[in-house]
Amino acid sequence: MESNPTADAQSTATSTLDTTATAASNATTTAGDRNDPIITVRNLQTSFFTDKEVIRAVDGVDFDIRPGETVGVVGESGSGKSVTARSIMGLVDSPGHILEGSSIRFQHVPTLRSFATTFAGRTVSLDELEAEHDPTSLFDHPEIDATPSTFGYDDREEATLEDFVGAYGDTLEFIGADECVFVRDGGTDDPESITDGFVELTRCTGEIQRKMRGGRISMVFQDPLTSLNPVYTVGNQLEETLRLHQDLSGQAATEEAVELLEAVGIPDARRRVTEYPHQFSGGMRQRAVIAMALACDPEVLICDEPTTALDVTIQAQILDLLKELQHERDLGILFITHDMGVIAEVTDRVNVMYAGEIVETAGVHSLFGDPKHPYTQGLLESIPGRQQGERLQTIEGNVPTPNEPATYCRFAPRCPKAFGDCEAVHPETVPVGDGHPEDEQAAHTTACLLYVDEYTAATHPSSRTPDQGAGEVEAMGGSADAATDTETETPRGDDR
Ligand SMILES: Nc1ncnc2c1ncn2[C@@H]1O[C@H](COP(=O)(O)OP(=O)(O)OP(=O)(O)O)[C@@H](O)[C@H]1O
Ligand code: NI
Repeated sequence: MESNPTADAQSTATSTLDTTATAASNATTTAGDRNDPIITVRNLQTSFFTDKEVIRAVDGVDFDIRPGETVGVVGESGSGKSVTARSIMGLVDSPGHILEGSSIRFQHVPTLRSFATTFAGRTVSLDELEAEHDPTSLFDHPEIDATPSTFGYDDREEATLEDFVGAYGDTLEFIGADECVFVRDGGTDDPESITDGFVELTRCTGEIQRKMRGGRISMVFQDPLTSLNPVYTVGNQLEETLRLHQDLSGQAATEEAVELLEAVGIPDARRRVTEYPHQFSGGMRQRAVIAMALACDPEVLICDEPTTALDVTIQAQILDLLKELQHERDLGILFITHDMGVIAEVTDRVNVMYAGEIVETAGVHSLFGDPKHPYTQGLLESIPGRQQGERLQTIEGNVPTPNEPATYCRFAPRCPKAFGDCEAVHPETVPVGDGHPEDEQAAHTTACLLYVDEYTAATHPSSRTPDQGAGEVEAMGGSADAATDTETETPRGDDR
């Protein structure tokens, strides 16, 4: 692929901004660094309220996305991957709703500064709120069902105002928290001083939602025809996005459209920009969709099975393209697939989803080298070529529809390792393993009673085999080093 001078210039400009923003936020929050998440999902619950039942499609999900990293979400059909993505985009179809108690924060200082100016009426100063309200007292509010563990803490003193206004803004309307832009160290009259805060995506509506969606976060769908209109040329569609989000028009927009097509590796871009989507092959169409998604210069790209409809060679090319674009633009990518092979290829950290819940989270090396949850182990065994000389395993049965609160392990009915309590106890998320050295600080956690001490000791003393499977990552093209370092992990609280 040719390099794209505009894209390079943009990405330099973006990373300079990012560095400034991060340096500034370092001044106030000592914990902040270059690796601060740009998206923080906490206790996300998205349900569909049908006549017959309530489907808890996403049921208490936590994960982060950092700039420049690819976070995978993997699981079988019906596990809640697309609903998770659509929740972040604000595109949940009726009769679906994101429930109170859920929070999706977009943490990006340049966006906060711009929104505090454009959407002053929707901007709240966290400093001012904090001066009047002690966050710990909010646990006592009758309509807030949170405990410290809801936010991942042991002690209520650790909870911050951010935690509450993110998840319970509507309930906290009486303190003015039912808004969507929360800022620190500056306000609507002094946006340049803002150094911290977040946009709460679960409460964005109207114009601000349009500015987020397709402006700061964009999405690539499996079927390119969802994103391309057959009656306009590819160039017209790109130019329209550039006009809306980058304020470009006329010749400047046309030039940028050509450069975007070049950036995604479409040959003869100057001619192709005048063609219609049906004149593009499947692979070229998906490249055009990626160009559309990049036209607004987003911080985060969500890819929902972007290569599933493509043949293997084209799929590999698109995955390479995404990696290259990510590197140039410091994009945070959320990558959704049911294909463990693709996960091994593109992701840094992986969330394994089952029936609305994340059952295991790990760096990609730990996940493949030392999978903990029996569901993850089952998914790995169903990769062709991984189990040499053995018949290809598949997990029998299907993902159940999560239509009642999880008071048990939803995987238990299909789990080869299930024991009595699995039908009676909902497993908490617990830290496991030491993490593979190449996974940097990625924590390894799982929600399975096999790893909860009291059950392990009492019923299954031999089921904990931490090094089982280490080295298998070689088969997936990774390194075979066993996990040797003794990094401590940050335990994550369960959200229930
Ligand atoms: N509009 C809707 N109305 C009712 N239920 C829905 C709706 N959309 C999704 N669901 C339910 O939500 C659950 C999760 O669906 P989702 O599309 O997120 O699965 P997925 O993991 O993306 O699966 P796939 O791999 O097939 O794309 C399923 O049980 C599905 O039936
Ligand atoms: Ni899906």
